[in-house]
Amino acid sequence: MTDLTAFIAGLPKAELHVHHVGSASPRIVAELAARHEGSSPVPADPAALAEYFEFRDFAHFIEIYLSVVDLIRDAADVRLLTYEIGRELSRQQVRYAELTVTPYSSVRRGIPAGAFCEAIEDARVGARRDFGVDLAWCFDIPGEAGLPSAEETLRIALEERPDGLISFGLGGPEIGVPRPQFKPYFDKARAAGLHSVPHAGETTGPGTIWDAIRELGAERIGHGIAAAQDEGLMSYLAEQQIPLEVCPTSNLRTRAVADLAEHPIGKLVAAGVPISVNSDDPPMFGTSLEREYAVAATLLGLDQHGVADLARAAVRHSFLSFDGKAKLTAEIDAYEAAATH
Ligand SMILES: O=c1[nH]cnc2c1ncn2[C@@H]1O[C@H](CO)[C@@H](O)[C@H]1O
Repeated sequence: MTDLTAFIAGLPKAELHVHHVGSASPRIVAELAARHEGSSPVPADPAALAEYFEFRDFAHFIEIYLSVVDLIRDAADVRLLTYEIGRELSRQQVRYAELTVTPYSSVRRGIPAGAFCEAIEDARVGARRDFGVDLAWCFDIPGEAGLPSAEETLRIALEERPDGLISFGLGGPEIGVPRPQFKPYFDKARAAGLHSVPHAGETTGPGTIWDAIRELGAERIGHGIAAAQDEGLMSYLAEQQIPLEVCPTSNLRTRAVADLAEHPIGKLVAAGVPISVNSDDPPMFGTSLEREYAVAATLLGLDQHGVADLARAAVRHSFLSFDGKAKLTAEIDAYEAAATH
């Protein structure tokens, strides 16, 4: 396993499902908490923070997530957070990441949309320059905030249209937040050339995934693990090559699955469903992309070649350009060849 861990650490990777605020490291959380001292329940001390990040269920997770969102008060916070995410991704040999960003949450808390987009763009340029990592944005609707947040997220996406923006998403709770109501917003986002990447089937059943496909035109599904409960859906995902962005430790920590041994990733792969492995909210779940690759390797019984295939799959399922995919795939191939000779 040590060899495999080292192989994973050096493997060039793409990350397709990772949330912006959910990527704030304990160091950045402490820095933000210190900047805005006395007005947040989020502890600055790393041990207390780890305890704060013990989630009773998915609803509790969202509540805690939003308390961390509250730490981000101005454009400088947004820039710092985003730039530091680039640093951490590059440390893990991530070359390309599609970061799910929720502009609505920050704009509602008083950061102007223009300043918010400028801050993430500034960080994107800086992260490429300083760390050699390419970031792209998925702007997601926070489901719990309903249709007004959909309207506002779409408006920001289309009016600001930051250079890194490539896709439109839907996050937050699924229970009580049916997907079809968001159809008009996804229609407009897609008409404007954004890819459709909603979350579905993380905390509810396969019906939500069908809705995401039929109503929202999903090209990839965030999580989508409930597909394992529906043979017809798994066949459809396999035939249509609609990938799932699987985040095993996240599912464990939000208690979407009771035990990693019960995680459906193996069943999905066996049914031919295309998947990528991702980290979701790594510090909040006490994980990293490297660790998720190791978890997937254990669950799927993968060797080095299998793990390199996971990295190639993420590239294939990404929204990188044809050339970008070819370049990163070649880098993975070369790394694998060098490691095995
Ligand atoms: O695993 C997840 N599922 C759904 N939403 C999530 C997850 N992780 C972070 N968020 C974030 O939760 C916020 C509230 O809707 C959104 O910002 C969404 O991006």
